[in-house]
Amino acid sequence: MSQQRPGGQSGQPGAVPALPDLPEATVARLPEYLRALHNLAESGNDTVSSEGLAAAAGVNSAKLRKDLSHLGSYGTRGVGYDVALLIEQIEYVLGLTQRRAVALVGVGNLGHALAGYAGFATRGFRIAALFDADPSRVGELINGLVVRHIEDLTETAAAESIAIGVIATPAAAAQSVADQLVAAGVTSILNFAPCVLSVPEGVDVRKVDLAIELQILSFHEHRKASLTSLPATGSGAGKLRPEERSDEGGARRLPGAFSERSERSQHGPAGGLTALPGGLSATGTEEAVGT
Ligand SMILES: NC(=O)c1ccc[n+]([C@@H]2O[C@H](COP(=O)([O-])OP(=O)(O)OC[C@H]3O[C@@H](n4cnc5c(N)ncnc54)[C@H](O)[C@@H]3O)[C@@H](O)[C@H]2O)c1
Repeated sequence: MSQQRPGGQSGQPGAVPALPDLPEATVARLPEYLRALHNLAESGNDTVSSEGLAAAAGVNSAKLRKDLSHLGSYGTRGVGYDVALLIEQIEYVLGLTQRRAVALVGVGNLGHALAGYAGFATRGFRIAALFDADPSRVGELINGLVVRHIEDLTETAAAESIAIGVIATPAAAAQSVADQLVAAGVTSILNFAPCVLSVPEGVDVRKVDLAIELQILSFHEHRKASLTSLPATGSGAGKLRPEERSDEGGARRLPGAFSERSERSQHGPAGGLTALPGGLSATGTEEAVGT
């Protein structure tokens, strides 16, 4: 059981000690823990159990303990985690001990909303520059920042030490904007445009697409509806009779030409294909997403 203060073992003054190469899923959960920890700190909690923090972050506690063990943080038996120290550790690993400058390109509907959002500042980011290609937008003042022409990107990126570029242009312009950001030395891009960007090695791109999130929820709605519309069997609708179960990976026979497997299906040739309308077939969610 231990919780060490970060960054204490650097050999040379100012050196950044090597960070652990964390699983991507762990990295994605760290900001959730951080948000929950800040809320706990604000409500006066000095310590928190793994169960308490897991509930506040909306994950299961075994996963949380595993994630935090990657940071060398195990809490103290019977006490839990020191909230302030864990905030410090997570902020250190996420590189949030310095405020990073962000450039936003495309100041239309979405860009205006992003430029006016106060939450970035409280979570370690400074919107340092706004760019647009439309001369009628250039010169507009938003939240204390003047919108600049995209042609000024290189010069401003250097002057403001821009670390992250946010793209909120139409998809047709996004690749060219990404190229300009990369040419200006930006190596992290958050892309809101609905398209895939091609970038050189060493440049990280994250994509945000609310429509994709809605489509995933739509799938779950569709699936729930398909389960509840199954014919009732014996004591409860939706339960499988033994003869409906398959030994080959849990395939289940549905009315007509459809068959279905559980979401966490095993992959492989031993059955489990779901027949879809139009002669398509698919296996479980995980496999379909990856292909
Ligand atoms: N990810 C999401 O969940 C989400 C949600 C809404 C919108 N979007 C996407 O965000 C983008 C912006 O949407 P919007 O509604 O704000 O559009 P918008 O048309 O209102 O704004 C786009 C802005 O980009 C500017 N622009 C165009 N080409 C440019 C270039 N080469 N360099 C700099 N600026 C340029 C335009 O002048 C305009 O001001 C679109 O791609 C849209 O599909 C994504």
